[in-house]
Amino acid sequence: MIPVTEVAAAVLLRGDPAAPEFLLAQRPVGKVYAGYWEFPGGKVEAGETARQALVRELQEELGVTVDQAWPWVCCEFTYPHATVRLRFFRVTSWHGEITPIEHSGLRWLKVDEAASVAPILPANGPILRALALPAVYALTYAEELGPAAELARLEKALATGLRLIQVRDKTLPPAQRERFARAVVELVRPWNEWNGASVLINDDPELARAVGAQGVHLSSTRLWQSVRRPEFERVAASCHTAADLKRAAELGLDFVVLGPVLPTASHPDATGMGWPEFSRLTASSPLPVYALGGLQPEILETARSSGGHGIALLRGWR
Ligand SMILES: Nc1nc2c([nH]c(=O)n2[C@H]2C[C@H](O)[C@@H](COP(=O)(O)OP(=O)(O)OP(=O)(O)O)O2)c(=O)[nH]1
Repeated sequence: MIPVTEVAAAVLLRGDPAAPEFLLAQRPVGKVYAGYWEFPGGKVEAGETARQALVRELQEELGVTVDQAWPWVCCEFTYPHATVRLRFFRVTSWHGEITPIEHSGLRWLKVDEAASVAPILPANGPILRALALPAVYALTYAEELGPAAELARLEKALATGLRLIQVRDKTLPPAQRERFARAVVELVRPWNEWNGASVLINDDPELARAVGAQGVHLSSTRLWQSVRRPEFERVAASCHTAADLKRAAELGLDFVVLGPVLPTASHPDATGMGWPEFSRLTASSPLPVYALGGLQPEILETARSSGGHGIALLRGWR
C-alpha cells in the first residue's frame, strides 16, 4: 500500500460571508513545487490531529492563532513525490496579524479571481471550484405552494442572493413540471449571467436539456446507474451513505446533498442520521456536502461545524 502523507490546509476567509475573500500563499524556494500557490498548512505530525496541525502550521507560517476552524473537504492526490490526503478547514476567525513568515508571497482573492493566480498546486483546482459554491441550496416546493407562489418566492430570494436552485417537485404532472422548470430557468437566466446563479433539475437529464438548465441533480438510484458524469455544467447527487459519497466523488460530481439529518416535516417519525453521523460521513468527502432534512437557515453554523459546506432547504429558504 502506498503510504499517505496527512496534510492540514486552511482556507482563511474574510469579508462578506456571501462573497468572501480567501488567502493563497506562495511556496518558497527549497520546497517541492516552489513558486506554486497553495492554502497555508502542512503535514500532520505524529501524535497530532489534523486540527492541531492546522493550528500549529498557521502559527508557524503566518503568525496567527486560530479562533474558529470548520472541517470542510478532504481529498487525496498523488504527486511524483508523495500521495497526500489533504484535510481542508475553513478558517473564519483568528487573531494576530497575518505575516508571510515562510511563504514568498500572500494574496487575498475573491472566488472569481482565483484564475488570476498561477501556478496553483495541482490538487487545488477542485477546491477553488468548491469554494465558489454558495451556502444555501434551495429546493423548489411548487407541489405545496403552487407554481406561481413558488416563482414569486424565487424571484425575491434571487434578489437577496440565492444562487443555487434545484427544481424538485417530483410529483407534479409531467407537463406542469416542464412548464414550471422552464419558468424557473427563465427567471434565473439574468442572474446566471450576472452572478452565476444556476438551476439543476432533479433526476431528469432530458428535461434539464429541454429547458436549458445549467445542471442535473441525480437521485441516489440514478447515481448508481450512471457510468459517467452527465454532460452538464453542474452535476450534484443525493447521498445517504458513505458508499454514495464515494460514488459521487468517483463520477467527478460538483457537490452532494447528504441526509436526512433531522426528522423532516414530511416524515416526522423517521429519525434522521443526526449531526455526529453527518460529521463522520463528511470527514472523508472530497466533494462539498450540503446537509438536508428538517433544517432551517439558522442551522447553517451547526452544519458547517459538522463538516458541511452548507444546507439544502425545501421550506426554509427565502
Ligand atoms: N499546505 C498545503 N499543501 C498542499 C496543498 N495542496 C497540496 O497538494 N499540498 C501538498 C503539497 C505537499 O506535498 C503537501 C504539504 O507538504 P509541505 O511540504 O507543504 O508540508 P510542511 O509545511 O509540513 O513542510 P516541511 O516541514 O515538510 O518542509 O501537501 C495546499 O493547498 N496547501
